[in-house]
Amino acid sequence: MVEEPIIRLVNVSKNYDGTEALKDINLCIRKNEFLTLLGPSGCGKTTTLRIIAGFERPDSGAVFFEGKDITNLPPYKRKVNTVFQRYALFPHMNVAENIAFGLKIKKLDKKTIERKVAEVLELVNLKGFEKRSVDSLSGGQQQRVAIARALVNEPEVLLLDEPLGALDLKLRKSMQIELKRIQKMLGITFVYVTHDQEEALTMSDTIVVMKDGTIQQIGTPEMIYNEPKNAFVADFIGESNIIPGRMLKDNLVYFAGHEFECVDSGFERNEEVDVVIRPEDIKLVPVGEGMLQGEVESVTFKGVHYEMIVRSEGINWMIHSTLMEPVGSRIGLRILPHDIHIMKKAAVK
Ligand SMILES: Nc1ncnc2c1ncn2[C@@H]1O[C@H](COP(=O)(O)OP(=O)(O)OP(=O)(O)O)[C@@H](O)[C@H]1O
Repeated sequence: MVEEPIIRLVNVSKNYDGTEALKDINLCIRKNEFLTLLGPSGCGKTTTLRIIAGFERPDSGAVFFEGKDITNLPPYKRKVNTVFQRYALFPHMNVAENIAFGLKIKKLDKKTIERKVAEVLELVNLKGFEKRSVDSLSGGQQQRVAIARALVNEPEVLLLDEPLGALDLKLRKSMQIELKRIQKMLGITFVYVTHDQEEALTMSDTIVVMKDGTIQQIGTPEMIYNEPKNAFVADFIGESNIIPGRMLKDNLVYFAGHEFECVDSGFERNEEVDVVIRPEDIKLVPVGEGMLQGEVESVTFKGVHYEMIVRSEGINWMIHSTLMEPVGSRIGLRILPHDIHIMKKAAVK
């Protein structure tokens, strides 16, 4: 038997004064998974999270928690907790008081509260910080307190809305690893919102790519990266070369003035398609050995690789390589069949 998802959104739509923030969303979230809502600003990520939390009601559709319809249940009755980008800690309380706040409202006894606060502080690596004022903490430490404050309520689902957005890159990276560790250790379901594709790829079991209030693709990081469903996903999840093309027949596609073997099939003959090729999949070879040839227009050092723009057949190709060819040199480009990804043209809306 397939396990009942912990959260299920069924045909959820939401309008704000004529803006369709969500259009008929269907989504299942499994128990204990780390699921990330990923997409550009305004695509509906936060709205989805707020509907799960109960801060917003959908205009149509329903929200289920372990099979029960909770669409009309107020937030405080839901077994979910939210961590926001702005930590919203109480500035006049110390760390322990901030974390204990929810437990005091629930009227737990003092000893139990102390024990639980100490446990979650240890979990977020802030053991001994009980008496510190929150103003004296760094951004990263404050965010840990906010996470501890949510975790102490032992929610079944933790909702996180760009929780690392305000942190610098280095701290962000270490907090990503830490959050993942906490999630695995506690076995809580995390629903995480970000517009940062690298963050989504690093942390998630499942990524939901959104655009304009719709879900474009749901899958594991590997699936989303290696088999993007359309040109939008391919481009959003990693910079890609997206070129208009035409399927001549199964396993043969025409683009950039040439025919290329590919591994895709099932398209109409002469169907117009988008051809997606990742920058790291274009190999630089001597002129004459490649299927295409062109001239290097720019070179940027990126740390682990060079990013080059090569002009060929009227197209600017982005190429990532550990080899560098200087600006102005003529080179060949080789693209292997399995590195050519054919996408159906996105329906024009
Ligand atoms: N309270 C509101 N009133 C009016 N419009 C809103 C409201 N909340 C969201 N919207 C609109 O709904 C759409 C989706 O917004 P949402 O905040 O869910 O996007 P998002 O993907 O989380 O974006 P971001 O990454 O910028 O936070 C946007 O067009 C936004 O302007």
